[in-house]
Amino acid sequence: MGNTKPITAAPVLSDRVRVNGVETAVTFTAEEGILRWRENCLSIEKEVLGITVEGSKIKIRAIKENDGGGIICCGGNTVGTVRRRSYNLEMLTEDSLRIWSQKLHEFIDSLGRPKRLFVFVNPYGGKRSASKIFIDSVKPLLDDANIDYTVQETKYQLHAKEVAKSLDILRYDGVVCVSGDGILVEVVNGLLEREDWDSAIKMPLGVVPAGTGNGMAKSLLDAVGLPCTASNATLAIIRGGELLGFWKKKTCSFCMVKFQLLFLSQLRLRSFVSCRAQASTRCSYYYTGAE
Ligand SMILES: Nc1ncnc2c1ncn2[C@@H]1O[C@H](COP(=O)(O)OP(=O)(O)OP(=O)(O)O)[C@@H](O)[C@H]1O
Repeated sequence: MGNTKPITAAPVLSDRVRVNGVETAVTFTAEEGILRWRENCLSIEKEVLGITVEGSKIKIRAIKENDGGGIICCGGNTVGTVRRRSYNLEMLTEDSLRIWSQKLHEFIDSLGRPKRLFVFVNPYGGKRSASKIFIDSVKPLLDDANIDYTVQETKYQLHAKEVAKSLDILRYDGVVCVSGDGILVEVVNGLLEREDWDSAIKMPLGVVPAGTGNGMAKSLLDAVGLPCTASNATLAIIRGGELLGFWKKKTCSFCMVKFQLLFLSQLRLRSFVSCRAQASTRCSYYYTGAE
């Protein structure tokens, strides 16, 4: 065959739409999950947090790099701090509104992102700024992503462990700790002390750095080349990726290795090891099982 043209994904949807008040042609390619209009393009997977329909408008809440420049194009990594951004797509007909919102929602749903989270906030961790970090950096992103969450401030030492021991895990897609490593460890200990520990421990866990050392958050974000910030950790959690997937796919082994190193290196884990004689066996079991 002679001239072979590069294959480009056919646009699934193409329409005239008012984007932030300006009428223009917009396309959405379902295979890539990319919205394009004029010189802009938005990756639903990487940049879009959530979509809501308000009247005749589809409101898209997204993030962009905080560099003062243009829109992140086609899934560029968000390095450093991020800025929230919203786009109003005003559809010109009711049919367009219905079809576009259905296709965009279908794409977001296919990403398997968490919908309901249980969030621990330790107001006494680190510089005692976890509550502010939650309000300023975590909550706005979770809200943009249309995630339901239950927040529990820890009231005393081992409170997180106690809650994790009796948490109705079927109600949540993950547990997030806005804290240092201490609360995360309490949560793991609590899950391991349950009767149903073997299923409970599969609960995806996430950590947003708000403690002193933040070893776990640093290790996980470092591994993907991102600075250890509350925003980056929250975005990873929303995307259901590295931080929320200790037991998921290939990232499991990495995370569990890190986790096991933390177990060995942190004095506070003595209680974990002593109260569960088989704790390390169980961790190894999950580590092997996840491969
Ligand atoms: N309301 C509270 N009052 C006193 N202590 C608390 C309270 N809530 C939680 N704690 C305790 O605070 C301890 C430290 O928490 P956390 O890990 O969040 O912060 P950190 O120790 O500063 O950070 P890192 O573990 O990363 O060094 C935990 O062991 C927890 O039991």
